Amino acid sequence: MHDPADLTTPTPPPATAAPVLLRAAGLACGYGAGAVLTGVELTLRAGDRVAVLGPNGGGKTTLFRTLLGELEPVSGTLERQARCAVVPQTERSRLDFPVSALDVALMGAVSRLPWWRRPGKADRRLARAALGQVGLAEHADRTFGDLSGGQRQRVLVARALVQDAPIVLLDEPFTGLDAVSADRLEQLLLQLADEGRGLLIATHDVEQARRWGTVLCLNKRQIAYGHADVLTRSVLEATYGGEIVDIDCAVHGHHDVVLPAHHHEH
Ligand SMILES: Nc1ncnc2c1ncn2[C@@H]1O[C@H](COP(=O)(O)OP(=O)(O)OP(=O)(O)O)[C@@H](O)[C@H]1O
Repeated sequence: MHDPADLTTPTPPPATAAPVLLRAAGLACGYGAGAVLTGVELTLRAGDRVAVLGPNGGGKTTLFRTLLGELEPVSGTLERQARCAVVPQTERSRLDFPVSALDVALMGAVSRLPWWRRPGKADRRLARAALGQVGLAEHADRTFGDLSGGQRQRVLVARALVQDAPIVLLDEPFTGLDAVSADRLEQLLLQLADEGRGLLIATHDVEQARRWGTVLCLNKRQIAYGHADVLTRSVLEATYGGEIVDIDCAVHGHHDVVLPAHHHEH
Protein backbone atom coordinates (compact mmCIF):
# COMPACT_ATOMS: atom_id res chain seq x y z
CA MET A 1 0.00 0.00 0.00
CA HIS A 2 1.17 3.49 -0.62
CA ASP A 3 1.74 5.98 2.15
CA PRO A 4 -0.78 8.79 1.47
CA ALA A 5 1.65 11.25 3.06
CA ASP A 6 3.99 10.66 0.11
CA LEU A 7 1.35 11.89 -2.28
CA THR A 8 0.34 15.15 -0.67
CA THR A 9 3.62 16.90 -1.46
CA PRO A 10 3.50 18.31 -4.98
CA THR A 11 6.49 17.38 -7.11
CA PRO A 12 7.10 20.34 -9.39
CA PRO A 13 8.78 19.71 -12.73
CA PRO A 14 12.27 21.20 -13.02
CA ALA A 15 12.09 24.98 -13.45
CA THR A 16 13.11 26.25 -16.86
CA ALA A 17 13.71 29.77 -18.14
CA ALA A 18 10.57 29.67 -20.30
CA PRO A 19 7.99 32.32 -19.40
CA VAL A 20 5.28 31.34 -16.91
CA LEU A 21 1.84 31.33 -18.55
CA LEU A 22 -0.25 30.23 -15.63
CA ARG A 23 0.30 29.65 -11.93
CA ALA A 24 -2.12 28.10 -9.43
CA ALA A 25 -1.42 27.92 -5.70
CA GLY A 26 -3.62 26.13 -3.17
CA LEU A 27 -6.37 26.33 -5.77
CA ALA A 28 -9.75 24.79 -4.97
CA CYS A 29 -12.33 24.55 -7.77
CA GLY A 30 -16.04 23.91 -7.69
CA TYR A 31 -19.54 25.11 -8.28
CA GLY A 32 -20.60 27.74 -5.77
CA ALA A 33 -19.34 27.24 -2.24
CA GLY A 34 -18.40 23.55 -2.37
CA ALA A 35 -15.04 22.51 -3.81
CA VAL A 36 -14.95 19.35 -5.95
CA LEU A 37 -11.18 19.64 -6.54
CA THR A 38 -8.62 20.91 -4.02
CA GLY A 39 -4.88 21.46 -3.59
CA VAL A 40 -3.97 22.40 -7.17
CA GLU A 41 -0.35 23.62 -7.32
CA LEU A 42 0.60 24.17 -10.92
CA THR A 43 3.02 26.28 -12.93
CA LEU A 44 2.55 26.08 -16.69
CA ARG A 45 5.33 27.49 -18.84
CA ALA A 46 5.64 28.18 -22.54
CA GLY A 47 6.51 24.92 -24.28
CA ASP A 48 5.01 22.63 -21.61
CA ARG A 49 2.85 19.69 -22.64
CA VAL A 50 1.07 18.48 -19.53
CA ALA A 51 -1.04 15.30 -19.53
CA VAL A 52 -3.97 15.62 -17.13
CA LEU A 53 -4.94 12.21 -15.76
CA GLY A 54 -7.86 11.30 -13.53
CA PRO A 55 -10.92 9.07 -13.23
CA ASN A 56 -14.41 10.10 -14.35
CA GLY A 57 -15.52 12.80 -11.95
CA GLY A 58 -11.93 13.42 -10.81
CA GLY A 59 -12.16 17.14 -11.60
CA LYS A 60 -10.47 17.61 -15.00
CA THR A 61 -13.33 19.52 -16.61
CA THR A 62 -13.89 21.58 -13.46
CA LEU A 63 -10.21 22.57 -13.46
CA PHE A 64 -10.34 23.52 -17.16
CA ARG A 65 -13.47 25.62 -16.63
CA THR A 66 -11.74 27.40 -13.74
CA LEU A 67 -8.59 28.05 -15.80
CA LEU A 68 -10.77 29.45 -18.60
CA GLY A 69 -12.39 31.84 -16.13
CA GLU A 70 -15.86 30.25 -16.46
CA LEU A 71 -15.82 29.29 -12.77
CA GLU A 72 -14.47 31.44 -9.94
CA PRO A 73 -11.86 29.71 -7.75
CA VAL A 74 -13.47 28.52 -4.50
CA SER A 75 -10.20 29.39 -2.71
CA GLY A 76 -6.49 29.81 -3.40
CA THR A 77 -4.90 31.84 -6.17
CA LEU A 78 -4.86 31.59 -9.93
CA GLU A 79 -2.63 33.89 -12.00
CA ARG A 80 -3.16 33.74 -15.75
CA GLN A 81 -0.55 35.67 -17.69
CA ALA A 82 -2.02 34.84 -21.09
CA ARG A 83 -5.23 34.06 -22.92
CA CYS A 84 -6.64 30.53 -22.73
CA ALA A 85 -8.34 28.62 -25.55
CA VAL A 86 -10.14 25.31 -25.24
CA VAL A 87 -10.36 22.40 -27.67
CA PRO A 88 -13.55 20.60 -26.60
CA GLN A 89 -14.66 17.07 -27.38
CA THR A 90 -16.57 16.59 -30.61
CA GLU A 91 -19.41 14.19 -30.02
CA ARG A 92 -21.52 13.37 -33.04
CA SER A 93 -24.67 14.51 -31.20
CA ARG A 94 -23.49 18.12 -31.44
CA LEU A 95 -22.77 18.05 -35.15
CA ASP A 96 -26.20 18.82 -36.60
CA PHE A 97 -25.40 22.42 -37.56
CA PRO A 98 -24.57 22.88 -41.26
CA VAL A 99 -21.35 24.83 -40.65
CA SER A 100 -18.16 24.46 -42.67
CA ALA A 101 -14.70 23.74 -41.26
CA LEU A 102 -13.84 27.35 -42.12
CA ASP A 103 -16.86 28.65 -40.13
CA VAL A 104 -15.71 26.67 -37.09
CA ALA A 105 -12.12 27.94 -37.33
CA LEU A 106 -13.45 31.47 -37.80
CA MET A 107 -15.37 31.24 -34.52
CA GLY A 108 -11.96 31.60 -32.86
CA ALA A 109 -11.84 35.19 -34.12
CA VAL A 110 -15.03 36.13 -32.29
CA SER A 111 -13.45 35.86 -28.84
CA ARG A 112 -10.65 38.24 -29.91
CA LEU A 113 -12.87 40.90 -31.43
CA PRO A 114 -14.76 43.70 -29.68
CA TRP A 115 -18.48 42.85 -29.42
CA TRP A 116 -19.45 45.25 -32.20
CA ARG A 117 -17.08 43.84 -34.84
CA ARG A 118 -17.85 40.86 -37.02
CA PRO A 119 -15.03 38.74 -38.38
CA GLY A 120 -13.81 40.31 -41.63
CA LYS A 121 -11.64 39.35 -44.60
CA ALA A 122 -8.44 39.40 -42.56
CA ASP A 123 -10.01 37.02 -40.02
CA ARG A 124 -11.11 34.67 -42.81
CA ARG A 125 -7.53 34.69 -44.14
CA LEU A 126 -6.30 33.88 -40.64
CA ALA A 127 -8.82 31.03 -40.31
CA ARG A 128 -7.75 29.58 -43.69
CA ALA A 129 -4.10 29.85 -42.67
CA ALA A 130 -4.87 28.05 -39.39
CA LEU A 131 -6.63 25.24 -41.31
CA GLY A 132 -3.50 25.04 -43.47
CA GLN A 133 -1.35 24.78 -40.35
CA VAL A 134 -3.32 21.76 -39.15
CA GLY A 135 -3.16 20.18 -42.62
CA LEU A 136 -6.77 20.82 -43.64
CA ALA A 137 -6.52 23.64 -46.21
CA GLU A 138 -8.27 21.44 -48.77
CA HIS A 139 -11.21 20.79 -46.46
CA ALA A 140 -12.04 24.39 -45.50
CA ASP A 141 -15.43 24.36 -47.25
CA ARG A 142 -16.54 20.91 -46.19
CA THR A 143 -19.31 20.50 -43.63
CA PHE A 144 -17.72 20.13 -40.18
CA GLY A 145 -20.01 17.25 -39.18
CA ASP A 146 -19.01 15.23 -42.27
CA LEU A 147 -15.31 15.24 -41.39
CA SER A 148 -13.65 12.32 -39.60
CA GLY A 149 -13.08 12.51 -35.84
CA GLY A 150 -9.38 13.30 -36.30
CA GLN A 151 -10.12 16.00 -38.87
CA ARG A 152 -12.73 17.58 -36.57
CA GLN A 153 -10.22 17.65 -33.72
CA ARG A 154 -7.74 19.42 -35.99
CA VAL A 155 -10.38 21.97 -37.05
CA LEU A 156 -10.94 22.70 -33.36
CA VAL A 157 -7.19 23.10 -32.89
CA ALA A 158 -7.29 25.56 -35.83
CA ARG A 159 -10.05 27.47 -34.03
CA ALA A 160 -7.78 27.70 -30.96
CA LEU A 161 -4.95 28.97 -33.20
CA VAL A 162 -7.24 31.71 -34.55
CA GLN A 163 -7.95 32.70 -30.93
CA ASP A 164 -4.22 33.33 -30.68
CA ALA A 165 -4.10 32.00 -27.12
CA PRO A 166 -0.76 30.96 -25.64
CA ILE A 167 -2.52 28.50 -23.29
CA VAL A 168 -4.50 25.67 -24.91
CA LEU A 169 -6.65 23.25 -22.90
CA LEU A 170 -7.59 20.03 -24.72
CA ASP A 171 -10.37 17.81 -23.41
CA GLU A 172 -9.57 14.19 -24.31
CA PRO A 173 -8.67 15.06 -27.92
CA PHE A 174 -7.60 11.50 -28.73
CA THR A 175 -10.87 9.80 -27.80
CA GLY A 176 -12.18 7.74 -30.70
CA LEU A 177 -9.27 8.47 -33.09
CA ASP A 178 -7.60 5.72 -35.11
CA ALA A 179 -3.84 5.27 -34.74
CA VAL A 180 -2.94 7.34 -37.83
CA SER A 181 -5.15 10.29 -36.82
CA ALA A 182 -3.87 10.08 -33.23
CA ASP A 183 -0.26 10.17 -34.45
CA ARG A 184 -0.96 13.16 -36.63
CA LEU A 185 -2.68 15.02 -33.78
CA GLU A 186 0.19 14.19 -31.43
CA GLN A 187 2.70 15.67 -33.91
CA LEU A 188 0.55 18.79 -34.19
CA LEU A 189 0.44 19.22 -30.40
CA LEU A 190 4.21 18.80 -30.24
CA GLN A 191 4.55 21.54 -32.85
CA LEU A 192 2.22 23.89 -30.91
CA ALA A 193 4.29 23.39 -27.76
CA ASP A 194 7.54 23.91 -29.70
CA GLU A 195 6.15 27.24 -30.91
CA GLY A 196 5.90 28.33 -27.27
CA ARG A 197 2.35 27.49 -26.25
CA GLY A 198 1.55 25.75 -22.99
CA LEU A 199 -0.79 22.77 -23.37
CA LEU A 200 -2.88 20.94 -20.78
CA ILE A 201 -4.26 17.75 -22.34
CA ALA A 202 -6.82 15.60 -20.54
CA THR A 203 -6.20 11.98 -21.46
CA HIS A 204 -6.95 8.48 -20.21
CA ASP A 205 -3.82 7.06 -21.82
CA VAL A 206 -1.10 6.59 -19.22
CA GLU A 207 1.53 5.53 -21.75
CA GLN A 208 0.92 8.68 -23.78
CA ALA A 209 1.20 10.75 -20.59
CA ARG A 210 4.59 9.17 -19.87
CA ARG A 211 5.84 10.18 -23.33
CA TRP A 212 4.84 13.81 -22.90
CA GLY A 213 7.07 14.32 -19.91
CA THR A 214 4.87 16.24 -17.49
CA VAL A 215 1.77 14.87 -15.77
CA LEU A 216 -0.94 16.27 -13.52
CA CYS A 217 -2.90 13.60 -11.63
CA LEU A 218 -6.27 14.55 -10.17
CA ASN A 219 -8.77 12.64 -8.09
CA LYS A 220 -10.89 15.24 -6.31
CA ARG A 221 -7.56 16.68 -5.16
CA GLN A 222 -4.19 17.03 -6.81
CA ILE A 223 -2.40 13.73 -6.40
CA ALA A 224 0.82 14.59 -8.22
CA TYR A 225 2.33 17.09 -10.62
CA GLY A 226 5.70 16.74 -12.18
CA HIS A 227 7.94 14.75 -14.49
CA ALA A 228 6.35 11.51 -15.74
CA ASP A 229 8.56 9.69 -13.22
CA VAL A 230 5.95 10.61 -10.61
CA LEU A 231 3.65 8.04 -12.25
CA THR A 232 4.49 5.35 -9.76
CA ARG A 233 2.09 2.56 -8.96
CA SER A 234 1.03 4.29 -5.73
CA VAL A 235 0.31 7.56 -7.55
CA LEU A 236 -1.75 5.66 -10.14
CA GLU A 237 -3.63 3.87 -7.36
CA ALA A 238 -4.39 7.16 -5.64
CA THR A 239 -5.47 8.65 -8.98
CA TYR A 240 -7.66 5.81 -10.21
CA GLY A 241 -8.57 4.14 -6.90
CA GLY A 242 -8.20 0.37 -6.94
CA GLU A 243 -9.26 0.25 -10.59
CA ILE A 244 -5.89 -0.37 -12.19
CA VAL A 245 -4.53 -3.48 -13.78
CA ASP A 246 -1.05 -4.67 -14.59
CA ILE A 247 -0.49 -5.62 -18.19
CA ASP A 248 2.34 -7.78 -19.34
CA CYS A 249 3.20 -5.65 -22.32
CA ALA A 250 6.12 -6.59 -24.53
CA VAL A 251 4.96 -4.04 -27.16
CA HIS A 252 5.90 -1.17 -24.88
CA GLY A 253 9.25 -2.72 -24.14
CA HIS A 254 8.63 -3.37 -20.47
CA HIS A 255 6.47 -5.65 -18.39
CA ASP A 256 4.95 -3.51 -15.69
CA VAL A 257 2.60 -1.22 -17.60
CA VAL A 258 -0.23 -0.04 -15.38
CA LEU A 259 -3.44 1.19 -16.96
CA PRO A 260 -6.80 2.25 -15.61
CA ALA A 261 -9.20 -0.65 -16.01
CA HIS A 262 -12.07 1.57 -17.16
CA HIS A 263 -11.43 4.01 -19.92
CA HIS A 264 -13.83 6.83 -20.35
CA GLU A 265 -16.07 6.36 -23.35
CA HIS A 266 -17.97 9.30 -24.81
N1 LIG B 1 -22.28 21.89 -13.15
C1 LIG B 1 -21.97 21.19 -12.07
N2 LIG B 1 -22.53 21.48 -10.86
C2 LIG B 1 -22.20 20.81 -9.76
N3 LIG B 1 -21.31 19.78 -9.73
C3 LIG B 1 -20.72 19.44 -10.88
C4 LIG B 1 -21.02 20.12 -12.11
N4 LIG B 1 -20.25 19.57 -13.09
C5 LIG B 1 -19.53 18.59 -12.51
N5 LIG B 1 -19.80 18.51 -11.19
C6 LIG B 1 -19.20 17.59 -10.22
O1 LIG B 1 -17.82 17.90 -10.09
C7 LIG B 1 -17.05 16.70 -9.92
C8 LIG B 1 -15.92 16.69 -10.93
O2 LIG B 1 -16.48 16.57 -12.24
P1 LIG B 1 -15.67 16.86 -13.58
O3 LIG B 1 -16.69 16.94 -14.68
O4 LIG B 1 -14.77 18.01 -13.36
O5 LIG B 1 -14.80 15.52 -13.71
P2 LIG B 1 -13.95 14.99 -14.94
O6 LIG B 1 -12.64 14.58 -14.37
O7 LIG B 1 -13.96 15.99 -16.04
O8 LIG B 1 -14.77 13.70 -15.36
P3 LIG B 1 -14.99 13.04 -16.81
O9 LIG B 1 -13.73 12.27 -17.12
O10 LIG B 1 -16.15 12.13 -16.56
O11 LIG B 1 -15.31 14.12 -17.81
C9 LIG B 1 -18.03 15.53 -10.07
O12 LIG B 1 -18.36 15.09 -8.76
C10 LIG B 1 -19.23 16.15 -10.73
O13 LIG B 1 -20.43 15.52 -10.31
